[in-house]
Amino acid sequence: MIRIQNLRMSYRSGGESVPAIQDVSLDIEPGQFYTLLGPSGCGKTTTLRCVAGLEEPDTGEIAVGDKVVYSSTQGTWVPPYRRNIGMVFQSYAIWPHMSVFENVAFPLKNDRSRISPDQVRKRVLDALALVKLDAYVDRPAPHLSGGQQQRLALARALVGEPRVLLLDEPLSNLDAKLREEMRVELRELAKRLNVTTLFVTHEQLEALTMSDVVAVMKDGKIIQSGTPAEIYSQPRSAFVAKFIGRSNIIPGRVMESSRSAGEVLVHTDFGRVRCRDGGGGDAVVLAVRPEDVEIVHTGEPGADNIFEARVERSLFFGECVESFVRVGDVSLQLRLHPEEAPNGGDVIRIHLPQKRCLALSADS
Ligand SMILES: Nc1ncnc2c1ncn2[C@@H]1O[C@H](COP(=O)(O)OP(=O)(O)OP(=O)(O)O)[C@@H](O)[C@H]1O
Repeated sequence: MIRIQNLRMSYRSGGESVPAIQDVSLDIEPGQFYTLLGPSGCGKTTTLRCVAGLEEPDTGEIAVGDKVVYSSTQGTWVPPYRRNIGMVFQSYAIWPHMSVFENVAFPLKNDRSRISPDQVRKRVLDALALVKLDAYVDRPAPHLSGGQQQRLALARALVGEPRVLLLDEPLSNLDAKLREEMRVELRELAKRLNVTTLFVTHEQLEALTMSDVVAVMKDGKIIQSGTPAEIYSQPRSAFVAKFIGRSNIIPGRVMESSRSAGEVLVHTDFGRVRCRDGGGGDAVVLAVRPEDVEIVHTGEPGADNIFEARVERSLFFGECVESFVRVGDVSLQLRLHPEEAPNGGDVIRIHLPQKRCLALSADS
């Protein structure tokens, strides 16, 4: 439904060329909720704006549905209003001098296809009902709460029945509780309407909970894409392992490898660890999530991925405890059930389960 091929774009700034996206390609299936996730400045918004037609790329191709809307080789450029796209920005960008009804009706009244006033009214009321704002039709738009204004922006984006919805950090101005509610609402709405959605965020939790597919961007490139579960459990680089959730990242060197079995034995500063082979060379980093490190009461330290550790401190979070331990000179973080939590100063044994330890390329 959205296909981007080899897209590149640089901005001109103070006489210099600033590369914003470098060779981005992606395919979004009809009805899919697809998220671009990455740190500030990695090129998410630029990619989205290129799809909307608000920026003109340097090279590449973009198709929405079966229509090519931009192609550098064919010289194709379809203006934004002909792309049949709805867009919601971080700053809702509602019009403060208009009522709720007028805000949503605006795109239809400016539509060149000339819809009758009765049809405009019906479509506006339908769009407001979708986002549960039909009780506020005549209210001045600024007299809505933050969450309601965000839903109003969504109704305005949906009223033209777009093929594609583009969402640029639409939840980031909401408070934490409302953001959590809107995450669920937004995904459910997109799924109910079966609208193809391209969502941009730097919040890993939003990406994991809302998306069918997550594409992680870094320095203007997509470095990994997959389902939320794939991205979380099979990161292909230390960057993804750290950016999505948290990971202990420990430098090491491969001593033995049985790559056909997908296993490697990694030498680290605190001993040898059997790991899953994550596709690194000889110099690797071992990535293990805090919730995957176990406390054990049997087993010999040094064998079978078991090590002796000294607890430095434990922090209570209610539903869990985070403990910071030292194994030799290496610090590790553990996430434990409160009943399991050790005290600062305790000497414990930890187990790094082989299937949860990934040996990744050190240069990523
Ligand atoms: N108008 C502009 N002029 C010059 N450089 C720009 C302009 N807009 C963006 N950039 C640069 O392009 C790169 C990509 O920016 P972009 O806004 O796409 O990133 P982003 O991932 O959406 O970041 P954020 O999460 O902070 O919004 C950055 O280096 C940014 O500084």
